[in-house]
Amino acid sequence: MTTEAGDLRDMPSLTPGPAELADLELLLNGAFHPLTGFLGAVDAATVAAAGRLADGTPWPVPVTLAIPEDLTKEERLVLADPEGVPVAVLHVTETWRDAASPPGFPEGDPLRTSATTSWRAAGPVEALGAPEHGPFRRLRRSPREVRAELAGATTLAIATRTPLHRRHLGQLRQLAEKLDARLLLLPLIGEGHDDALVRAVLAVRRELPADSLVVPVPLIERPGRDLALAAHVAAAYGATHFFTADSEESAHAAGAALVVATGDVPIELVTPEPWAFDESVEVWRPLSKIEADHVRPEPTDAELAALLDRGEKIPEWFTLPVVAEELRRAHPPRHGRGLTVFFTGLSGSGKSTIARGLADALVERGGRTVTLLDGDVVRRLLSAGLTFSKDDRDLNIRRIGYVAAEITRHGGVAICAPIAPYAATRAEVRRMVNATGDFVLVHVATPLEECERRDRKGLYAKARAGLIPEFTGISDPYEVPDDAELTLDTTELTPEAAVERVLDLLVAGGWVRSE
Ligand SMILES: Nc1ncnc2c1ncn2[C@@H]1O[C@H](COP(=O)(O)OS(=O)(=O)O)[C@@H](OP(=O)(O)O)[C@H]1O
Ligand SMILES: Nc1ncnc2c1ncn2[C@@H]1O[C@H](COP(=O)(O)OP(=O)(O)O)[C@@H](O)[C@H]1O
Repeated sequence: MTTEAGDLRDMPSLTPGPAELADLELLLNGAFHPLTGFLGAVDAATVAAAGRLADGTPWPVPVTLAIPEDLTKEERLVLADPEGVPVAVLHVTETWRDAASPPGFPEGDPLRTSATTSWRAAGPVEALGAPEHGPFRRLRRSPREVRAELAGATTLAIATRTPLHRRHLGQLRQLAEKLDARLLLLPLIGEGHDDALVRAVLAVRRELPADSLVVPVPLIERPGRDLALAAHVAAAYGATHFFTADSEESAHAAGAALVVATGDVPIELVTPEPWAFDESVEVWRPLSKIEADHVRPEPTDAELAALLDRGEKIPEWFTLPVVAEELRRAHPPRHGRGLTVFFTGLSGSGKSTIARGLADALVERGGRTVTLLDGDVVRRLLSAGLTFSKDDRDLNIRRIGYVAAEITRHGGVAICAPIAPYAATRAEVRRMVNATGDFVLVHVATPLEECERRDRKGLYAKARAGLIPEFTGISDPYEVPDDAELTLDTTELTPEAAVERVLDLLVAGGWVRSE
């Protein structure tokens, strides 16, 4: 099954979504051993139902590839990265329709797939040896290389999506010593702030044995089965033991079968004993060695986030200063953090008027760079040529979301004011932006009757007369948000008062300093 360069020219090409590309990398480098390709209908169903492939091999999550319907008859498909560079050839053994969303990837989730299709293609993937780039690429070694370096040593792996704090370091040292194991740290990347996570994990190495290894792994989160999948991947990298979070619940979630069952390489889940900070001697140590009234409670995730939001110091007793610095870089205080304010509502509800007023008010206050992505303006430039079909509206909103996410990444304020009638697409934008900063949804909930009464552009009259097909609110749907941070009905509100309400929210949230 070797594809020559000349063959590629005639093969149809597909750029999978970001989650599928991450899966593809792990299929190609052997981290998803024993899988060698994307799953077919039967395997996907038995995995979802019973955590096993059809032949009984334990495997925790369906790894599938969405394809557009027009590619369902192909025997081979080139899988390309977002720049169009061929990464692999899929030798199609089956195309099938997925009735249900794979677990952890609800409908509308952009990480699930970029394609709006339920068609799937299954079959083995063949690497094309594409040029490799990306931050920390030198650390992203294949399981084979890492196993060679570990040379059969007892190895304790920890997979993490968040930086390791002093408690984890104590627990890891204790367990590694007890097991006489090397340490393998697997920062799980692929969901924003990756570089900060990898730096934070590299930074704690000096507190751990010198031969500890760090290998970033692009493993997309699968809620509910994340731990099980990470344990399988750790086993592929040569780990013999897997550090689970110190709660029985998570050990339980991975399933008892994991103690031995990752194909031919067994891996044992180990749960560390609880540690805490002993105030009397100012050290982290096993909880069992501390008198109850000397235990200092550690900050919860919510408390940590609140400290970062306010730009306050993360206590040094809790985490290493280098780790705190990475957390601060990834989550600057809110008044300096990138933000997207996304207005949604019917035509004529007041989105543009309020968005413009907000942009002006922020510019007058100073201290923030502001970009206004107004619906009409976007339609004339960024989305010129698009219609008002569902697909084109979705594409329009995705484009706006892409630009807003970039503005947010760079610490600016993006103000968007499209109709954005579909909840799933709004959720997609929220997710895109949240990977780089904050997102606030404002529903301008002026009722249709009032919008129609205003009919500033005469469009409602035309729509009623049947001259404009698919007009939102008249002959096309508007899905009312249930996740808006603010809802404004402008029927009885002046534009100035509406802007004030949004500003109040931004000040209360800490994104804008009060005057
Ligand atoms: N069929 C149909 N449905 C809704 N709106 C229509 C339509 N045709 C033209 N217009 C004008 O286009 C503006 C909405 O564009 P958006 O990009 O905001 O719409 S969407 O988010 O892509 O659904 C909207 O502008 P706003 O009034 O600013 O919302 C309308 O003026
Ligand atoms: N509180 C308010 N906020 C925004 N617009 C208002 C308000 N009260 C009345 N209006 C009027 O409603 C119309 C809204 O138009 P526009 O801002 O273009 O809406 P959209 O962008 O949602 O289509 C404007 O003529 C505006 O002056």
